[in-house]
Formats: sequence, C-alpha cells, structure tokens
Amino acid sequence: MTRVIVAGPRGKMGSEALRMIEKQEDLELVACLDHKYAGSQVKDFDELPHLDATFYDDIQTCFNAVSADVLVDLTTPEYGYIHTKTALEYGIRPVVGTTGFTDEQLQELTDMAEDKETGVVIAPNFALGAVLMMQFAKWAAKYFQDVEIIEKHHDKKLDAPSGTAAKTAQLIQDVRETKKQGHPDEKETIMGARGADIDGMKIHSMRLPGLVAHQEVVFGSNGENLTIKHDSFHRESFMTGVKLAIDHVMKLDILVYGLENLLE
Ligand SMILES: NC(=O)C1=CN([C@@H]2O[C@H](COP(=O)(O)OP(=O)(O)OC[C@H]3O[C@@H](n4cnc5c(N)ncnc54)[C@H](O)[C@@H]3O)[C@@H](O)[C@H]2O)C=CC1
Ligand SMILES: O=C(O)C1=N[C@H](C(=O)O)C[C@H](O)C1
Repeated sequence: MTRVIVAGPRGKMGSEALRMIEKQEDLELVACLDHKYAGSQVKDFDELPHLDATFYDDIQTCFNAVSADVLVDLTTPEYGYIHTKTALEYGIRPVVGTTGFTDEQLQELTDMAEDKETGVVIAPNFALGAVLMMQFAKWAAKYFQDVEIIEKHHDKKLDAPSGTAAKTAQLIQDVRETKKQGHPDEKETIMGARGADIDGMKIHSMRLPGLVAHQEVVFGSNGENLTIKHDSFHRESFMTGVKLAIDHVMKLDILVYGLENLLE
C-alpha cells in the first residue's frame, strides 16, 4: 500500500486525482494539503465516502502528523516548488504535475534528490498521448528545422508557456541546430506577434474559456507541413500517468523530469 498526500485537492487536477486514488486498491490517501480548510475531512466536500483523510493548511504540520510515502503536488508554481523541497527534506517522494518551475528550480530539485537519494517525478504532462506527441515532435525535428509550437489552454492557467510546450521545446532543442526562422529582416510591429523564441523556434500560447489542454507542433519545409497534435478534453486523461508516476517514484533514487523516462 502506498500512502499518498495530495496537495491542491480541491483544484481541477487535484479533485480528479482523489477520484483516481479512490479506485486504486494499492493507494491510500492519508492527508490533503490546501491553503485553507484545515481540519476538514475529504468526505465533507466530495462524494468520496471511502476516502478518509484530513485537510492541513501547513505542510510541516501535515508531514509531522501523518506518515506518507508520496506527495502528489497539483498546486501553483510558487507552492509546488516549496512543497517539493519540503517533501524531500522529510524523505517523502514528490510526484509533481505542477508546471511553471524555472530551469534553476528544476536543477536545484535535481541536485537535492540526488543528494538525498530520494525519488522525484516531475511530469509537465501526465497524458500518455501528450508524452507521445512530444516524442514524435522530437523525432520530426531531426528532419524539419522550422517549427512552431502552438499551445492552447483554459483561461484559468497561471503559467505561459505551458510546461508541455517548454518540455517539447527542450526535446526539440536536443536534436535541432539553432536557426532563426521566418524572414531574416522580419520586424514585429506589435510586440510579441511572433511569439516566444527559443533558439529561433517559436512558441505561441492561447488562453480561452472552453479549452482544456491542447498542443500542435507544426513543422514546415519546402512544399509541405507536418502537424503533430494532441488534445486533452477531460482531466481524466492525466490520471493513468499520475498512477504510473506514483508507482515508479517508489523505485527511484533520483529526479526524473518527464513521463517518457518511465515508459518502456
Ligand atoms: N502535469 C500535468 O499533466 C498537468 C499539470 N497541470 C498543472 O497542475 C497545476 C494545477 O492545475 P489545476 O488543477 O488546473 O489548477 P487549479 O487552480 O484548479 O488547482 C490548484 C489548487 O491548488 C490549491 N492551492 C493553492 N495554493 C496552495 C497551497 N499553498 N497549498 C495547497 N494547495 C494550494 C488551490 O486552492 C487550488 O485548489 C498547474 O500548475 C497546472 O499547470 C494541470 C493539468 C495537467
Ligand atoms: O494547466 C493545465 O491545465 C495544464 N498544464 C500542464 C502544462 O502546463 O503543460 C499540462 C496540460 O497541458 C494541462
């Protein structure tokens, strides 16, 4: 039985994670961490009668009160980073879906996990289709140098570009030479019109009500375009990956960034 704490349990992802945990025979929810509702019970809020766990609003109080193996963090960039560090200090293995960490923060957490010999999984996208979309994009980038990433999300999202777009760009960077795209003399008459720039490739972030999580990676060459596209229409799409990450993190003693590293 793996004992799990969920941070952000009342959020869009966290509430889906609770529903997933309830269905697993080998996972036990031992506490929830939110910035409010301290002392409340999970069953006070949701129709999840089998989940018997208390809400805490302070991470140290929570970690001192309950014994846990894994912290699943689905909160905000600011708190996700603090929670991950604190979990490592307590020897609790973080599974982090929260996006928006800086490269410096990721490096610090990588070093800390190595130092503590404690597993961490940080996955910018838990949907298996999105993981494949990123891998296909990396493959295509070997043959197509010109590429633009268009990510589309709901308008409650805090970070831009999305963690998935940033990770896709990183994977493409591994195989693509730096190249300035578009006309050599192009000029933006409205700032930002060409999107964010990484080594000359562009990322465009769209935020609209009605969207969930969507990304297209568009490659261009002479006389042809290749579009690799993924859509998450429901947050259930992320839960296979969350469960996979919880199972794997128990066997790791380093930080793994990206679910592709856990797939055979
Ligand atoms: N890796 C993946 O596959 C996915 C990652 N995400 C990421 O997960 C994170 C959460 O996304 P959503 O659920 O859509 O956001 P949300 O805004 O619906 O939920 C975030 C929750 O965190 C809670 N929270 C804020 N501060 C907190 C604190 N100090 N302690 C504990 N809880 C706190 C909020 O009350 C809220 O309920 C975001 O960073 C998002 O980018 C979202 C979808 C998929
Ligand atoms: O905030 C979201 O919703 C999502 N965030 C992740 C990201 O930033 O890539 C994963 C997915 O796109 C949904």
